[in-house]
Amino acid sequence: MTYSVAVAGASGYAGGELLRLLAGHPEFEIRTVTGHSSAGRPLIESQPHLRSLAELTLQPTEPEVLDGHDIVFFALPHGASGALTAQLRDVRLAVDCGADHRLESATDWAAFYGGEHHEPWAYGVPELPVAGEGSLAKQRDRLVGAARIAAPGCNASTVSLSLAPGIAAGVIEPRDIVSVLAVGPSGAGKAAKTHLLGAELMGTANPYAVGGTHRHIPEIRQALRAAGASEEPSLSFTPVLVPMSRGILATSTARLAAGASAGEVRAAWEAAYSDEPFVHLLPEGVFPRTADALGANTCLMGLAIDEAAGRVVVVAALDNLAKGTAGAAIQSANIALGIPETTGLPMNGVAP
Ligand SMILES: NC(=O)C1=CN([C@@H]2O[C@H](COP(=O)(O)OP(=O)(O)OC[C@H]3O[C@@H](n4cnc5c(N)ncnc54)[C@H](OP(=O)(O)O)[C@@H]3O)[C@@H](O)[C@H]2O)C=CC1
Ligand SMILES: CC(=O)N[C@@H](CCC(=O)OP(=O)(O)O)C(=O)O
Repeated sequence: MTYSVAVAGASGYAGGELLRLLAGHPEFEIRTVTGHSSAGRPLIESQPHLRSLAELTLQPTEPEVLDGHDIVFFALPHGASGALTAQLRDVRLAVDCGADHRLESATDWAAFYGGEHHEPWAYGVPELPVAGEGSLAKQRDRLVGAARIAAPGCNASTVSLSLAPGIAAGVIEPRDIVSVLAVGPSGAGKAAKTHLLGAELMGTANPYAVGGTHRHIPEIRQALRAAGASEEPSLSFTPVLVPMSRGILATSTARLAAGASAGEVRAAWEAAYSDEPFVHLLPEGVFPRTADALGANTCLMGLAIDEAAGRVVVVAALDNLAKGTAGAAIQSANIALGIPETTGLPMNGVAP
């Protein structure tokens, strides 16, 4: 079967990555692309790397342009998709790469984003363990048949995937988690480029959102709660911009739960991910580099136990635009529609 697809925000980074992946998907046909300031212009002007889509022209991002497609992917700034998605009448599946439909808590939304809180949609990280639905239930189960999906924040999915297996198995404590991330500037979108010109980015590392202010903190807490945290999760989260265009390397440490053995810890992550096509626990002593996941819908992680500190250390790498956004969106859409989950999604990175 062929599904007709529209991509809203096709001139941006996330939109471009959606199109790159969708162009190779055998069951999806890209019919419509939309932009905002670039509406009316050829797509190829904003996405010169997408040669196979050179004939497409960006339409305005309006409900009447998007309605009538089987699937609409949204890659718009926060706050822009919520009002728009509410006006869709005839769309089988909508997938939002922005934050508008991620958070269940209106209080968290008000504290970290502000503006109108929209209804939460099925969260698009299929591999996350979820509590209360049988042993090793996954978020995937909630995506089957879904009509509305919220793709994750890229930093949030990296950290949530890093820690959820240990929370679900009760081998790490949900309090006093510390995560420090090296992140590439494409995560901030094309619109942020004026702040990220070479002089400010090349040859230097820039911390931002320091001190518990980053918008992905409530999203991670929500995922860890869903994984069955025995108490309210608490997390110190610090991202650092580094000069690589794409990629996230997240180092997360959590206290070892009382009585948990090294074998039980590793077994928790192995049990969670051994059958997953896109999330891999690397062999003992091996830790990922961002390049290993570049361009792939893949999250790689390495795990160690720091006995002296009494902490489990997880180092995870993914490509913010692929597994962090567009790949997760397409993977979740495959699940929702009953298409084999790996269809159209690259598994291998392009390192070095
Ligand atoms: N970049 C990343 O790694 C990730 C991004 N996301 C999310 O994906 C979404 C898109 O991000 P990204 O691609 O990086 O951002 P970009 O700035 O690269 O692209 C934004 C897109 O939205 C369009 N746009 C801008 N303003 C409006 C508006 N007021 N109404 C409708 N459309 C508008 C732009 O059109 P035009 O260019 O024509 O003006 C462009 O197509 C965001 O919600 C972001 O948080 C999620 C996870 C990771
Ligand atoms: C470098 C950079 O700024 N990265 C962004 C990642 C944005 C993202 O994952 O998407 P959402 O904005 O949709 O949550 C950040 O840290 O906020």
